[in-house]
Amino acid sequence: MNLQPFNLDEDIQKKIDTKTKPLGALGDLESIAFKIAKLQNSLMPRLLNPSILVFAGDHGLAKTGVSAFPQDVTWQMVLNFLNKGAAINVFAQQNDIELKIIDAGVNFIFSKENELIDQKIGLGTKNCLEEDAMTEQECLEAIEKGKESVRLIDREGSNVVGCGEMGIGNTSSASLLVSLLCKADIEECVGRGTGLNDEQLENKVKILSQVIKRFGDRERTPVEVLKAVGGFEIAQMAGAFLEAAELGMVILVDGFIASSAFLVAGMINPKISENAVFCHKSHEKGHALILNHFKAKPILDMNLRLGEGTGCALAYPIVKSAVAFFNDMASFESANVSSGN
Ligand SMILES: Cc1cc2ncn([C@H]3O[C@H](COP(=O)(O)O)[C@@H](O)[C@H]3O)c2cc1C
Ligand SMILES: O=C(O)c1cccnc1
Repeated sequence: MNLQPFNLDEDIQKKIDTKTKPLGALGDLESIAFKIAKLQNSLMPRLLNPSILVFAGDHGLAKTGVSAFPQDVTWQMVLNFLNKGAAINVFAQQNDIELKIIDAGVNFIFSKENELIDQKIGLGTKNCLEEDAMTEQECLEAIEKGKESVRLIDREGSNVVGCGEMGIGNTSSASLLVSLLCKADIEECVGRGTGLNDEQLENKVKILSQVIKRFGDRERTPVEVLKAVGGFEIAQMAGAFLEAAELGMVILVDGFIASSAFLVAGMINPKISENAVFCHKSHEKGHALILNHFKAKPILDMNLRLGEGTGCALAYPIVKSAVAFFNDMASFESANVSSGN
């Protein structure tokens, strides 16, 4: 009889180290496999019905010229998602990932005859240059609706979830969140978003600096910061991350915007990083600060700057490979291969 005490961490590491390969030779795949096995408390972890939730919402700040595109692109892209024409549709389909499109607060009334999930909080946020983007009630409702959407896919048997977004102006919201939550200079957090030229970028920095000035130095909770400068889609993503962690799901974290929502969620419950796989490093400047906060090393670094959850869909096959080697590769013993010293 084996009376050895069960130590999951040791058993997972032993399983990785006794595969037919030099020690550590599968690099970062090994740490991803370790993380998922530990999260699922299993030596045979499973990835089931992966889903990506794309949350769309509009931003009052968009009217100040912080984006290279007009606000109408948000609703137009929602229709594009529903017609399966966007980048995320293509990559999700390619990798057998279920996609759900959610109206978190787009400034448009959609017809009901489509697969859009209606979680609308309002017709876009307020302009945070003048007042808080949301009321406290709207912010809490958005977090709760984000949680509900994860409970839905949990009921459908999914244990892996990524979040994507669409919202003209939302790199500004994300930059403000990072600046305020990580206490970083706003200039360190601002990038070109959809492709601003030098002059437009200068204007964006100027506007966002004014928003920061409006703030003063008072300490704020993560929810207070979210309410002041966030977006409905960002708040719903934050809720989705919190619930996904609560349900023990693997969380795929996308680029700058999704990571800013993850930052809010991680400041509410730091334990959620145990569930997270950071999928890619965005080209957008402020993302490095978030990755640094979580000491995260993302899977891909491909200068992507799109959002929509595209980084999650692209990195998912690598996550699958991590679980596949852990479950299916032979050990030195089972394959009769001589191990090194
Ligand atoms: C056609 C189009 C498709 C997109 N898909 C994602 N985004 C991305 O760009 C937006 C953020 O950048 P900014 O803050 O500069 O507006 C978000 O909607 C984001 O998801 C898109 C942007 C455009 C124009
Ligand atoms: O990394 C992102 O999420 C991103 C970057 C630029 C524009 N939209 C999204």
